Amino acid sequence: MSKLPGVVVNGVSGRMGQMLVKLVSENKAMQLVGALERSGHEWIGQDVGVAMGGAELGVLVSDNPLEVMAKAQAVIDFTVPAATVAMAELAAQARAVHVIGTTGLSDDDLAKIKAASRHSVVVRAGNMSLGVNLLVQLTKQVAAALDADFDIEIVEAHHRHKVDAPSGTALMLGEAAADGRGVSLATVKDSGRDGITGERKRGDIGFSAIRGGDIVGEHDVIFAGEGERIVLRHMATDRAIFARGALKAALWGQGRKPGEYNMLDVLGL
Ligand SMILES: NC(=O)C1=CN([C@@H]2O[C@H](COP(=O)(O)OP(=O)(O)OC[C@H]3O[C@@H](n4cnc5c(N)ncnc54)[C@H](OP(=O)(O)O)[C@@H]3O)[C@@H](O)[C@H]2O)C=CC1
Ligand SMILES: O=C(O)C1=N[C@H](C(=O)O)C[C@H](O)C1
Repeated sequence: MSKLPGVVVNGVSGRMGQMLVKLVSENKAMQLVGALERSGHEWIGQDVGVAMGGAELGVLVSDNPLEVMAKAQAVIDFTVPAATVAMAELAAQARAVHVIGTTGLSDDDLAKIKAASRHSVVVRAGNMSLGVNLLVQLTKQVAAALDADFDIEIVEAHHRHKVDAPSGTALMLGEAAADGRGVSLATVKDSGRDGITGERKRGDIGFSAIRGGDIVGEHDVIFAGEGERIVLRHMATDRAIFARGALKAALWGQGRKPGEYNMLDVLGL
């Protein structure tokens, strides 16, 4: 009988971390072999299932990634940029698939992750849900079909604890829209309007962010023309959609050639 892939979850006490521990431990195609948190966290040394308020899962929360990664075929990482960059190196050393959901990564962070992906499979996406990845493709298609008479605006809403803006998903959608138009997002991105901004520049792609309450994640891509408006919308109501995508990516990456992949690759979209 072949051994199931061993999966480590990084940042287990987080909103996504807890959802991931639950789904990995319930999944018959993989086994939970490690639970990581930052040094000094009150969960360190406790059984992760008990720390989450449920039954024992037989895995202790650790702050020693080097030791834990020795048992891993995959690590699922929805944490913070510094932790994800540090994990990229360790996953590369362990030749483990690194599934990255963390957003707010800088260009420098992305360069380090790219370097690590010379030795390991990295699957990274600002949103791992099937619905959003489908929306990415639709956005590209609509943007390619319309010219700049249609202004593209991306509006996103998230819970009050979110620390980065625009969201990773909004940026994915912006990239897709820019791609559809045959331009680079960096040259047309307009985020953070405030004060006397002047008129909207033709061809720009605008971003707006709402933060409040417990909103899981909502994204609208608006194509606003003269006399008509097209709105593509995704609404997440359950974080399980992101976690399910991450588990799929962890399995999909097994035995694949080292390199950087995204959820369009995993989902075959
Ligand atoms: N790609 C996608 O589909 C999705 C991406 N996300 C992204 O995932 C990330 C996490 O989101 P969310 O779960 O809501 O955030 P949380 O703040 O709830 O969780 C982050 C966790 O990471 C922990 N952490 C911090 N430093 C380290 C470290 N050095 N080692 C291990 N763990 C560490 C935090 O611990 P502590 O709080 O104690 O510091 C916390 O438990 C965000 O960037 C978010 O945008 C979220 C949902 C979907
Ligand atoms: O922080 C979150 O919660 C989410 N982050 C991701 C993002 O930045 O787009 C994905 C999802 O929208 C939830």
